[in-house]
Amino acid sequence: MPSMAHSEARDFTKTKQPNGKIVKNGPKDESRRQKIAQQRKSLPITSVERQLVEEVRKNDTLIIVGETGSGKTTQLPQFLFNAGFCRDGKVIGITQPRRVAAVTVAKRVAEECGVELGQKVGYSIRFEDATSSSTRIKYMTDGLLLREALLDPFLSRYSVVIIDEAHERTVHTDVLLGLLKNVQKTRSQSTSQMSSLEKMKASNGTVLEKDNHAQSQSFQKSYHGTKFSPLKLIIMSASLDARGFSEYFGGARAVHIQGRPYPVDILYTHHAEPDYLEATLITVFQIHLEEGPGDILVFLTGQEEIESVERLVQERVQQLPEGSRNLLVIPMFSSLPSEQQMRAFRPAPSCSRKVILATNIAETSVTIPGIKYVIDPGLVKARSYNPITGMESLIIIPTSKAQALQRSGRAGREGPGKCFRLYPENEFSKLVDSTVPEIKRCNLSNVILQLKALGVDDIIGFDFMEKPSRMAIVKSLEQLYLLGALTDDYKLSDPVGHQMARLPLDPIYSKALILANQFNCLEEMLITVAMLSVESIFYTPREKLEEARAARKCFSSAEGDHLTLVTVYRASAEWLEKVKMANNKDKTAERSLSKWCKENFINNRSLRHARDIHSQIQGHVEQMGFRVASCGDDMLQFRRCLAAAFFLNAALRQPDGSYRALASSQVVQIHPSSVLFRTKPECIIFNELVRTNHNYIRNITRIDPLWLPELAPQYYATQN
Ligand SMILES: Nc1ncnc2c1ncn2[C@@H]1O[C@H](COP(=O)(O)OP(=O)(O)OP(=O)(O)O)[C@@H](O)[C@H]1O
Repeated sequence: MPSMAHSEARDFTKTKQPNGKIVKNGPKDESRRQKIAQQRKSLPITSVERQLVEEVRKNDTLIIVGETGSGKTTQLPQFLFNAGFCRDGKVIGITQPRRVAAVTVAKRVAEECGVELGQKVGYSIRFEDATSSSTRIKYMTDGLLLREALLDPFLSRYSVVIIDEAHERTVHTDVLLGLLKNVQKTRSQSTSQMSSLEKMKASNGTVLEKDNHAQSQSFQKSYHGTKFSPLKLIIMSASLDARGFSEYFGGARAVHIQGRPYPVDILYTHHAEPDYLEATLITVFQIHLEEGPGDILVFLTGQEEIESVERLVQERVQQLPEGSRNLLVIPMFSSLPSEQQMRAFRPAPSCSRKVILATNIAETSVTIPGIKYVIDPGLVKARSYNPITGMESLIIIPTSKAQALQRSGRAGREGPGKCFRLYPENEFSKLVDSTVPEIKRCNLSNVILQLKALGVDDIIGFDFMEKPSRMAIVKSLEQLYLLGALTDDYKLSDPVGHQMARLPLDPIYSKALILANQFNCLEEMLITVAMLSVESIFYTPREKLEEARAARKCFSSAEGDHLTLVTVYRASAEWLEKVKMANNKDKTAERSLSKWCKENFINNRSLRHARDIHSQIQGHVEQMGFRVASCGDDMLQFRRCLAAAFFLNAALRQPDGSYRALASSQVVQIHPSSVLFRTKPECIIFNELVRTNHNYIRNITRIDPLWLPELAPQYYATQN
């Protein structure tokens, strides 16, 4: 064993083991099908199947709380299917806050049912649909169900909607809860009114009274002639404030499922860790060298952190004796392409241990086969919004108790597990119970745009489970109005508001694309929006700082970061084209592009993700009838378009070299990673505010201050 792990090994204290029955695995030589059947039989939820189905029959809204791994997500939809809830071609829809959960759970359930994915069981996430007309159990992201509601406001295909992991309170979940409450009411009314109309029709023969006839016709029209059955709504999680949800749904019934499949030991450090990344590394190696077989799942806060820990683990593995180097590192974060995220779900090669470095995308719902150990440093990157300044930023904060519970629940699903919390036990009790709902800490312009598109005009009166502050709503309405998405009476404008609602982007980026179409620089803006949608295009290893800086200079534009990003994208595309011309093989070209990225200190994963996003948005704008034209060498035109789009994020240099953001009067500084860090032009627009010890702005372009009143008179003619 190397001295490093010995001298720096951490001591952990152990808490009481959670109660729960221990279930033994079936015989090893059983086939996978039999093993799965055995596993399902032993899940805590299986013993209460009949009662659960009865509860759903009796209650239109039901809240289900059950331990992580007890079988809620995978089993309940199958129980309901078997009980006949999909008769007449109806669908059971289950929402997940994250794509990776929707995909992997659907795969598992299809396997359990012995059907091909996309037939009886399928999933649908943005830009990826694995369903067919025979799909009856459909997993999807909460955002996707919201988009479906735009086309089918009564969600008429669904007999049951299950909101899973409701404790996460994503902004989409909160909007869905409000909408579903309305849909439920309308569908119940339609059923009772239609049936009374039918009764009347039966007693009067075919002749209806005039008024009733008109009423019937209006129903037929607004409900597309469909007679609805009531919509069953189920809210589910392992860590839920059942009372809050029950109150919101008028005293809805809540049921608790007891027991978890396997115990998980929770271990804490004796003292607070001054450097959680170093503590993480030490714990990874401590487990690898001292604990029995089983894979490790580590929770980190973001892509950059994951990639730096990935490099450090790989370096330190090389310092281990040869027989102990069997540690495979796998990153997992949302901007990785799906097929790379799926690497985490494949078994490690025999005699190896895998260590998965994940953000909170692996925190809920997923079962990652092989995971026995969880390392939880207790931190998460969260959105924060200041309604006074109108600025949104990302900050790293301690997790809530609910999140800590979910993280530990990723172990103990296939056998007993251990969770190493990298903080002392008394810190746990200081954590908040659950995370503040996202809707209370984000810019609401996207939500409002979606609600307006769904026909909800009175946003302040909308029945949110927890209302965002009035100030946040007003600020976002004002922002949408200034972007031209709303009319003077706050209705969705035509065509701009409707076009913006169709694009799956932040409203400010959607507007940038619409403007770029008019400024003849849609090609450049598409690249910019795609590149701004991913984290860290440039990659700067600590040991090669100077080389990385020199490489970046080759792409740098004196006008700013947006043009720099366009140059990088185009250079990579040209390189790819050249290799394809010479070789004509896609695989070789891809490999060659990774080499090009490495030589130029570009993050290959981020660039690939940006290329995907680019082609997806291009599809959308072309469908909207836009022509993807380039402004050629006329970059002035492009910068003017940036100013017209991002006028709300303009800032003026102050005598001391800091900047004053014009919309919020906040003092901000240019981030050292910006190409304008040293030149500090007089007037700029920016895209991102990062709060650390300073208010840093990133992704910046130099503009002429006179453009602001010219290009955004609705704001600057009266304001500044
Ligand atoms: N892909 C998989 N591979 C192996 N076992 C799996 C897989 N998916 C689920 N399981 C098994 O099924 C059990 C139930 O999983 P399920 O996701 O339904 O639980 P849950 O109650 O919804 O948990 P959570 O609250 O964490 O989402 C797991 O504990 C695990 O034993």
